[in-house]
Amino acid sequence: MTPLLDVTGLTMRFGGLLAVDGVALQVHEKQIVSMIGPNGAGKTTVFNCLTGFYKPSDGKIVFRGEEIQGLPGFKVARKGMIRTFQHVRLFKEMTVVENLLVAQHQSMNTSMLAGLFKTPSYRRSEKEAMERAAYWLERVNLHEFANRTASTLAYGQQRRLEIARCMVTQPSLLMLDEPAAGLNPRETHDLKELISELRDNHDLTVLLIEHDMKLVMDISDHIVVINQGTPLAEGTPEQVRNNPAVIKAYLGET
Ligand SMILES: Nc1ncnc2c1ncn2[C@@H]1O[C@H](COP(=O)(O)OP(=O)(O)OP(=O)(O)O)[C@@H](O)[C@H]1O
Repeated sequence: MTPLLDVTGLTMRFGGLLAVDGVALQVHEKQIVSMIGPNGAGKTTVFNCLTGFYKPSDGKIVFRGEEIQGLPGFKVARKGMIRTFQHVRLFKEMTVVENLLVAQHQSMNTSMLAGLFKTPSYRRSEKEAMERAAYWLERVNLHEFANRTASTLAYGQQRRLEIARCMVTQPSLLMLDEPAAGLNPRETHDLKELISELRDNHDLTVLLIEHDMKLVMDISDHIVVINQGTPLAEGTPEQVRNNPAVIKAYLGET
């Protein structure tokens, strides 16, 4: 089966620093794949290359059968690859529901004139955007906070809002950069349930960077380990957990 995302030879240099060196990665539809590795291994740099925030120095990124390396971020997002960031990035002064509407406006194809004259197609898009926002607020259990300013939400709720903000754009690949960072055990458990539900009930494919090894081992179908920018190992959670090189480079540290 052709993978949804197929990355080969991904390389990123910052001046003299080779941050990512020949990383390969395959993500199949409806899989949850995790990328792990010690601090500074190059995980976020891989995300930045995949999502168009960085132009990779070398390598091929094929998403849904199409080469996308070097495309700008907004074009990658429109193709259905959506990410969150290591640190929460919401429009903090907007309400919860406004955050979800803005995300959809950014990906809508309606023109400014259509908005100005409120054409029927524009009104239909607006209605659908509102319905999608309500639907995802319910799914991430934030419906009662719809009109609250985003900054007043608890940290775990802000994390869930970020995921809802991705989901309203109807992605096929959701990329989460350390989604459990700063969460308490209860919130981490809820996050795990949410990610599983997105895959099981919404046909979503997930690529995850995460340091919480319990979460990674519990949730992943496949794990890719990178160390100092280079691929170290990959396999099922069981295979990775028992790989001596991984234990030495990473798990041994925790
Ligand atoms: N924009 C940049 N300019 C220069 N160096 C960078 C840049 N971004 C990342 N790096 C360097 O690339 C290397 C990999 O960093 P990266 O953030 O990708 O690692 P990581 O595996 O995500 O780490 P962590 O788990 O700590 O988030 C590090 O040495 C980092 O300092």
